[in-house]
Amino acid sequence: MSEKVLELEHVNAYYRENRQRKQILKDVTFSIYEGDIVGLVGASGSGKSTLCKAVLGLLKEYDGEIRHFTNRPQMVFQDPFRSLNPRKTIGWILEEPLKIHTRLSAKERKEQACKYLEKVHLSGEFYDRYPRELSGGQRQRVSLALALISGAKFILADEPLSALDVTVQAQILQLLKELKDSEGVSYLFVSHDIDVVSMICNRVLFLKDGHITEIEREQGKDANL
Ligand SMILES: Nc1ncnc2c1ncn2[C@@H]1O[C@H](COP(=O)(O)OP(=O)(O)OP(=O)(O)O)[C@@H](O)[C@H]1O
Repeated sequence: MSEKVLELEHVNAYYRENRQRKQILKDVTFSIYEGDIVGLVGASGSGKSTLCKAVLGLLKEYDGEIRHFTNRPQMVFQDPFRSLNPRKTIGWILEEPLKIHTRLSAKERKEQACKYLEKVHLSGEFYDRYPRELSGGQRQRVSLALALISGAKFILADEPLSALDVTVQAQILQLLKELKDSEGVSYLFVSHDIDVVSMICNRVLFLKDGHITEIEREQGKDANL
């Protein structure tokens, strides 16, 4: 049996608007296990971002239990250009968590950064480049390398493919699957596109009117992944 990485139990979440309390999530209960790729699907405004904020501990008003069993999750965003510091090189960006959390020397940090670039199939030549010098798909690869080098075992991917064209989408989907196998990461994969979700996710959560319903899928069935 796989280890649990995240558990939500009876989570209700609210926003305040004109002094009124508006409930967005209603009695949301689910778990994510090691090696899971869980899709989170719902119409615009159904509460997907609110659920992500809850998981990341960014919601002010909620009740219920949210338990993490690994390091804090890392986010991969729709537009990684906004999450990668435009003034820093890719090497600097990848080494930052190592500067904060480890005592590695500059040489060792560089080796690690290059190792993680390799894991996402980018060559060492990207080390000295700036985010603006990368394509959307390459930036998404750097975001994944950054999540991994930060020690994430659970990645929250919020519409990670929607800014990419179809060919690049397929490559990033393949990479997500590969990293799940090689690095043992799990994902909560947020999307409004059920086709994309059905290509990669082994479980799908549907969010409607604040409630979650879940279906189990046979993993990678539609995509031969
Ligand atoms: N800070 C806030 N204050 C008040 N209401 C909010 C706030 N943030 C979101 N909402 C409302 O909560 C509901 C859920 O929003 P949320 O952003 O979670 O939806 P979503 O499913 O992520 O939508 P989308 O797919 O369009 O990004 C919406 O009705 C939205 O207007």
